[in-house]
Amino acid sequence: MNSFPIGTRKSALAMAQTIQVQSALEEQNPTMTFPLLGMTTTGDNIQGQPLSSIGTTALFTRELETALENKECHILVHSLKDVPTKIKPGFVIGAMMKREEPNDVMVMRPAEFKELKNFGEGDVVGTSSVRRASQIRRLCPGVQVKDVRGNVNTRLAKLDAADSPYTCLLLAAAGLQRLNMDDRITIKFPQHTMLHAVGQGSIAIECRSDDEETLALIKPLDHLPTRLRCEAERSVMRILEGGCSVPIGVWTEFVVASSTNSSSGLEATSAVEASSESVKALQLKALVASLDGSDIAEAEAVADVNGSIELAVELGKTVASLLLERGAGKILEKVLRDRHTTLVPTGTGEENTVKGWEI
Ligand SMILES: NCc1[nH]cc(CCC(=O)O)c1CC(=O)O
Repeated sequence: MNSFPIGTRKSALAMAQTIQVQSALEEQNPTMTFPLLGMTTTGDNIQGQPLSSIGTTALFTRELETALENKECHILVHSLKDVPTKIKPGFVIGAMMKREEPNDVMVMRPAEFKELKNFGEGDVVGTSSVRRASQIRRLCPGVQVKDVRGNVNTRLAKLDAADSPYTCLLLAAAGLQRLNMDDRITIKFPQHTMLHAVGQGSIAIECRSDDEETLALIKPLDHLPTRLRCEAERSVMRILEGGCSVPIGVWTEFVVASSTNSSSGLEATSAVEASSESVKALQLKALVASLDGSDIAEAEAVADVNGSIELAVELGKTVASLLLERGAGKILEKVLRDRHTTLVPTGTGEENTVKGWEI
């Protein structure tokens, strides 16, 4: 296996992520070559259409998995947040790469800076994510939320256009960073003010579950602290979604028990910097939001996961149960019902009036 093809989508973001994986593999395996196999997916072909009519999660992965199954390539590179929590039988996430900043950010036109606290009536926030929409409505009461579609580059062009209807966009920091567009980040939402998507900021490497050779090859790219955080996050989602993607925001970090007088008795430490002794417990916060942002269920828990993926998954289940106790089930029922009733056949010209949603 000297030539080892890597499957990916062709968008600028997907390519940037794939090249990152390719470079890491080349460095570790100097005698091998890693050609890229770029593919177009259903998700890429329906950018103008309401996501509400299709459901979201497998949109960007289905065609790629067919190529993996047929051994046209041996791994697929995805944004972890776009990978369904239930992976097709026969496939596995062989590595979750060290997570970059998982935060969401606000992007404004460079000449029109405005502080977050001044956002409200008259401002139009561009996002198609229910998770982001509901949280920004809570943070900045009075703002109007408007759908915006397409790749990161397309969205920025829509914001910058002379006749732009948007005051700002909400995007993932990691996507902009990978595209070398950090300079477009106007405001980074501080921890806890905007809970991010499950898995946001990590790159996933998917392979065939029986492909031992590939599993061994990509194992060094798996980052345990990232894996633990993201497995816990994906576990909350898996319990709540029942097969459909749901608007859920999360925040995870490693915490150490502290003898000092911090109010919670817990002190945050960076997962990346934490030494093995101090990585004692994983904290997970999550929320489930209604489509209009008026209804929100929130929960959090801490567990001593001790490097165990099973315990991280258990933590996710605990938080999911708490969310359900606090009304998440009702909110989700309504989200799914609304999604069903907003299903409009494409080509009716009504696409833009439909509240589609993404992650
Ligand atoms: N929905 C598309 C998508 N998938 C992954 C990212 C960002 C990169 C990441 O989260 O790892 C984005 C863009 C965005 O949400 O701003």
